[in-house]
Amino acid sequence: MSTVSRQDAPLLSVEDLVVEYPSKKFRAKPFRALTDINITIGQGETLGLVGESGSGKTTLGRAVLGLAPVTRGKVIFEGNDISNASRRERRTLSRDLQVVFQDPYTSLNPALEIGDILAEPLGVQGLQKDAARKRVKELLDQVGLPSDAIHRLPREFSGGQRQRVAIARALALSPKLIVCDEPVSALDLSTQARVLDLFLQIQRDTGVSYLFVSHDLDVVRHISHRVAVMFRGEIVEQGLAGTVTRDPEHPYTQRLLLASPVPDPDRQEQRRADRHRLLEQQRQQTEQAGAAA
Ligand SMILES: Nc1ncnc2c1ncn2[C@@H]1O[C@H](COP(=O)(O)OP(=O)(O)OP(=O)(O)O)[C@@H](O)[C@H]1O
Repeated sequence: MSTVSRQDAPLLSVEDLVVEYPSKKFRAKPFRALTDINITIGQGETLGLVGESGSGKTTLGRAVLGLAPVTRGKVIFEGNDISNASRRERRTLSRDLQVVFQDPYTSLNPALEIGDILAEPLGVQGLQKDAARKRVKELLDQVGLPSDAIHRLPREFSGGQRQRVAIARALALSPKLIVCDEPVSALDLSTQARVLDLFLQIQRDTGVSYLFVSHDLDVVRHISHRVAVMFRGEIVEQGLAGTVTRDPEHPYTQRLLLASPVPDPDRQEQRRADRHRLLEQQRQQTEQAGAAA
């Protein structure tokens, strides 16, 4: 892990990143999943990453986490190039760099009680039992789950509640950056709005940064400060969330804006309107709660 000396460096900076996966066929050329990626994320900032399936969003998140092979380029975190970090260095980095996956049904160990799931990262980092128990209670409170969740199993919870557990686990060691890989895609519309609101609340409270991967422009617009649009392994457009998602410059982003998984345009419009309404309601409720507190 080499140190890069730069003043006012962002929390994360990905520079000219290329990721190639080895081909499974003998002597075939490797598959290039990412080409010359450049992104930055500041402290307390959310960069939304949008693009269709297969455009490389997950690979970029995985490269930041050290889970995808870096063929060329750099992943710089707090001034250190971590693209070739050793296993030991990765363990230390895992305090600051965490992940929330898409599927709340497979990302939690079904055999462990919620208290043990949350205590696991604390134990790995050497926290004593009593301190860990106290922290687990804090985490449950932070994500809006009751303290008696400690002794319950994941199957006793809904998808949204499980995603709250996954978020609590990611928060356990007070990370500086969380890679969120489609964390609301598996949830129904109203649960999506509540979980997105939780991400925003946590960011306001802790100053954590997010790399937020989603194929849904509405979601990304709501959660992100800036947005990067991926197409076939490249970033084709990057800018402020409102600008990129409402008035995109690149033809691919314009197509993405028009595209929808719902074939009927009336239903699509209705769905957008529903989601905006729900997100707006959620935002107002949080603001009122904040003002009352
Ligand atoms: N481990 C791997 N080995 C080989 N190819 C891979 C591997 N992981 C991903 N790919 C390929 O890299 C490309 C980018 O995949 P990636 O999962 O990053 O895209 P994505 O935008 O996240 O898509 P999705 O939204 O469907 O998850 C795809 O063509 C995929 O098949």
